[in-house]
Amino acid sequence: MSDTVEDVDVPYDEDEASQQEKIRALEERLEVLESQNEEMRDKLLDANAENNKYQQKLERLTHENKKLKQSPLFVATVQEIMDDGVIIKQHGNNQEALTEVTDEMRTELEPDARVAVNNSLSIVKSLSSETDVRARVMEVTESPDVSYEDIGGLEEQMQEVRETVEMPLKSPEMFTEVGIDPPSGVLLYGPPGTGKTMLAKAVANQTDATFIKMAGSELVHKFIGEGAKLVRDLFEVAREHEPAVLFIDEIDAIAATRTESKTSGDAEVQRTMMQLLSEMDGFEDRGEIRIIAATNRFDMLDRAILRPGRFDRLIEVPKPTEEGRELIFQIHTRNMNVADDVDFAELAEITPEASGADIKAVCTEAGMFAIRDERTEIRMEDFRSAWEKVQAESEEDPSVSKTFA
Ligand SMILES: Nc1ncnc2c1ncn2[C@@H]1O[C@H](COP(=O)(O)OP(=O)(O)OP(=O)(O)O)[C@@H](O)[C@H]1O
Repeated sequence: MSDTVEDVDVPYDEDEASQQEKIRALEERLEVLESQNEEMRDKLLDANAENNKYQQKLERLTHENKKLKQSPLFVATVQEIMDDGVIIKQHGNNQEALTEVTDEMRTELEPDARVAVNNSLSIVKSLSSETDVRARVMEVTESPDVSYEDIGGLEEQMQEVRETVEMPLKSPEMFTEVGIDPPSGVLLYGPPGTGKTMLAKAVANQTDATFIKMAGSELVHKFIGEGAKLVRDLFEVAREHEPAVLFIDEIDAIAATRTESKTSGDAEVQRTMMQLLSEMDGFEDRGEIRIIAATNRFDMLDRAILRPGRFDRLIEVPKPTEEGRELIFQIHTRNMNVADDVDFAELAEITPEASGADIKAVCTEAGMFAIRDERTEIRMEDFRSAWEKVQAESEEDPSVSKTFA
């Protein structure tokens, strides 16, 4: 059908009638469209209102979530999911509790799931699988790239570590023939940044052992209630990776002298330490696993961990002597483009308080001074300025001070 007015065969009045009809039809159509438009506008308004509501809810939840995450969290296991809440069992004290849970969280949970709860036992988040937790707190290196040649000025300590850790791994038969047990655990103590971790890594490298590192502070401060379990996991991982060197850094965090206070934090630390001691005591046939611990706070240690059969070999790792510092300067500049005027003996003389870590920082800073000056060769003046800078920085921020605490 054609709607055009040029249709000359159609009589005039008929033409007018059809025009009228068309207008009516269009008017009707317009009316329908208008009411549809109205309807859509209403729907849009409703949707906007709904959107606003969700936005507000989201903001509220985000805020709550942030608040919940700020306070320390405890670990618990889901026992049962019920209509009116979730029954959880707290790790550590084994107490059960019925707690409420949001609908969103409920869908994520199932019996046996591990969750983090806050002080009022509300579930804050579900924790990923154990392997993730392990991965976060344990550093497992098949073959660490530190060798004895990278360590300066610790000949005596190196010798002791070799006897107590390397020998039992490399020639266990020697100890059997002589008729003595190798030391159970070795404790390295001394100021920060003096090479304790390096020693442990180097011995693992030398014996082709896996290096497994865990920091004591991570054990007790990350997830309250998990410490003892993580210690069990740590020994399990070591057994899986034999031969292994198990390095527990900052052991003072789990083995500090007992205090009188009975806060849940203290109880947690105690449980973690007891687990460590029982792992060590029950570790008669230690196989090819050697345990090295390190601390900057020897004075704070609970003497229980130093008894025979536990950490019964103590090795002090002090700040380097002048001779040691010279060696450490040489080690850290091995791959640097050093000018002829650089005198390592003099550098060792002017850096009396420096630890190995400080010396490494000085070398890197000296390189930066040369770059800033658009030179590729590092001069004595760069090292001097770098030492001043490193010293000033540790005065500004005592937390980076390498002085023995
Ligand atoms: N004796 C040393 N010889 C060579 N480099 C050293 C020495 N001591 C420390 N360093 C440098 O400092 C860095 C930090 O040392 P390391 O981590 O072994 O110290 P640490 O005693 O374990 O410290 P912390 O107690 O803070 O854990 C090393 O990576 C290395 O570059």
